[in-house]
Amino acid sequence: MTTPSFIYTSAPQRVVFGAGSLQHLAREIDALGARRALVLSTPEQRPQAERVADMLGAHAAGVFDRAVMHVPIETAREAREVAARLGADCAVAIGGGSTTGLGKAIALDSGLPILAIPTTYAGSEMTPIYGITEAGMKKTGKDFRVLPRTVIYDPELSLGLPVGMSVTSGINAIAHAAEGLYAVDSNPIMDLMAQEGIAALGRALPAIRATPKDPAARSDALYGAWLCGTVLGNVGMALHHKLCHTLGGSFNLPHAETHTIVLPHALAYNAGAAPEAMAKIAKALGGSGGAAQAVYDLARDNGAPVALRDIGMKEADLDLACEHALKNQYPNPRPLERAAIRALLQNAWEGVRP
Ligand SMILES: NC(=O)C1=CN([C@@H]2O[C@H](COP(=O)(O)OP(=O)(O)OC[C@H]3O[C@@H](n4cnc5c(N)ncnc54)[C@H](OP(=O)(O)O)[C@@H]3O)[C@@H](O)[C@H]2O)C=CC1
Ligand SMILES: O=C(O)/C=C\C(=O)CC(=O)O
Repeated sequence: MTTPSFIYTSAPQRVVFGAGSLQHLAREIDALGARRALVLSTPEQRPQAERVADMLGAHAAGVFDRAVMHVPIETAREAREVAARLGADCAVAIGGGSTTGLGKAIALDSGLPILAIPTTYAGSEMTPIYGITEAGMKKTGKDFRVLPRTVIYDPELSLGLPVGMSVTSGINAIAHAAEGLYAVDSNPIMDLMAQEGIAALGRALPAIRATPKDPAARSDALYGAWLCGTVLGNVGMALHHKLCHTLGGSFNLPHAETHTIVLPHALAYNAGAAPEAMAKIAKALGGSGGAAQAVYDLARDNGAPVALRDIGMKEADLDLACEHALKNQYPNPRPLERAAIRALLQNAWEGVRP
């Protein structure tokens, strides 16, 4: 096989990985040249945020604990005001994609450097993509000001992530890598990361389900999330991400669960048009069958939802979801075909194995 032509851009970002690596927080804040960090979290994860603030001592400007999913503009404005009032010169986001997203909204406006400490596998910490919701509409964009400058991956912090959330969040990460493998702007480095990321999560999720506090499995999962998030940050996504964005944004479905349910069907849709990518996904998951089936089985066998009807989607809304998905053209291995996409949504709603 000859190496194809490609463009690879490496982002200026520092990753500190390993059990117990939170202990390096003060060193990492110092390395950013920052003196006063505003710590961000959801209300429920405030105790974790307070622990972080305690570790920073005089270098903590305060805790803002109002992160919620999809970053409402009102919350972003409030957080920006608090950061300015407290004289913060960096933000530390501890939590999942919702908290990282809030940090990004602050950085977009102020240029404040973000240090992210992810506790789910969503992967936002590795991307320059931001999302902000205003008047019920989520807008996403790309700006390198929002890319966290430092990421501390400490698997000990994810030991308490509930098993159900761990499985769906892990498959959310796999979705980034899977679509990366057939991206129009893919490159060999991202291909390697994608395959390794899928394999790590494919091993880790059943192990976490068996033993939720297994440190090796938690470490494997976070390693996979890092790799898959990097792929999301570097190459363009396709039909699967577009469908999930539509379903999450317009029908208020939960993010990770939606990814988990839709991915097997999006892969089945693209299977004939991207056979090499499918073979890599299936191989990374250790299966001898197809990629779509391997992802579906990973979800089902580990207790994740497999039907949109089970997470609040109404059958009557499938036509509208299909219209949204077809609104703008975007690169996808197989052309966007109305009847086939409508059938994909029906299958995902019913939860049939592709
Ligand atoms: N811009 C980008 O590149 C990306 C953005 N995203 C965005 O991120 C959001 C989804 O991120 P995701 O991580 O799935 O969702 P959340 O950040 O909302 O977290 C999901 C769940 O995990 C729980 N949780 C997180 N950390 C812990 C922990 N340490 N212990 C126990 N529970 C925990 C949260 O609980 P609690 O609410 O109690 O804190 C929450 O219920 C979406 O808005 C999505 O659009 C996702 C991927 C990439
Ligand atoms: O919607 C955003 O905040 C930006 C990207 C994603 O959520 C990626 C994804 O669908 O996982």
